[in-house]
Amino acid sequence: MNRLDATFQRLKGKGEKALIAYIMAGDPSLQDTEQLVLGLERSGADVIELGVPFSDPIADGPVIQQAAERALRSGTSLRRILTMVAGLRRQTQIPLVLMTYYNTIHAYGEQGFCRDAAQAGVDGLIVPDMPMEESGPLKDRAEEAGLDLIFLLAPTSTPARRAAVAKASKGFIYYVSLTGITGAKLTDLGNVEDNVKRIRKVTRVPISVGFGVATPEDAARIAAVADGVIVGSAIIKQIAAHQQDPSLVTTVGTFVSSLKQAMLNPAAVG
Ligand SMILES: O=P(O)(O)OC[C@@H](O)[C@@H](O)c1c[nH]c2ccccc12
Repeated sequence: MNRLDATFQRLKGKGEKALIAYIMAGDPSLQDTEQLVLGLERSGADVIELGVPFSDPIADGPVIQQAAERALRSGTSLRRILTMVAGLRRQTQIPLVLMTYYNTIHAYGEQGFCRDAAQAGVDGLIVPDMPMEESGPLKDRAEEAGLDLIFLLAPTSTPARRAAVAKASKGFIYYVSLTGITGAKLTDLGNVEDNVKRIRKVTRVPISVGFGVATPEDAARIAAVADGVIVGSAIIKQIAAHQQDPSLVTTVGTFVSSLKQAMLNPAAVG
């Protein structure tokens, strides 16, 4: 069984939800990313989503855009990220999902990219700017290589789209909690709950929710309705604030364990 399926299954057996931490690879450097991934795992993250920095992102808010700028300035490239992942795989079995815009994959070559990513130890891919309708060739290459292609659904997705994504998505489904950019504020929790229920009716694939989850309280609330909770901007803000500190990893870890603790024990955060 692959690492993503195994993780969601193991957590389900314990009645727990997955905490999925999004960080930008190479922010502030790839050596830091390697240590951050290990630190995030020690602090309770169950899955790591690694952003591949890109100069023209579509859904990224300012916090993530600045992280991408720092990563590009430190000389981060897709090849170097894959080398770092291969190094991580000698130290951890935590599921790793690459979040990358399609251009980057295209420039590398779909087939070579899927092969190299899988060989390095990547488990899944999220390609936010690739419409499902156009994903056929990449999906085939990903499947051949053993990579899960994870698709997104949004509050505006139609029932037909929900059904199609539910069928196509592997590993988990990424439900975007709001229409807007990353780092926006989570407001309509009732709507998130309704939509997660609708998706659940048409699939057995785990459903993870991201966009706007910033506090332990948010994480606990989302954990009550979804299988996975994705947190990006709030973690990256901590990285930005402490990028020069020798205590970077422990500081970020403290924040991430507060998220996980709230998910495990929602009563404690009210
Ligand atoms: O930053 P937030 O609001 O915590 O949301 C997660 C999000 O950043 C991450 O999953 C992500 C980064 N870039 C994206 C582009 C599209 C969809 C999702 C993403």
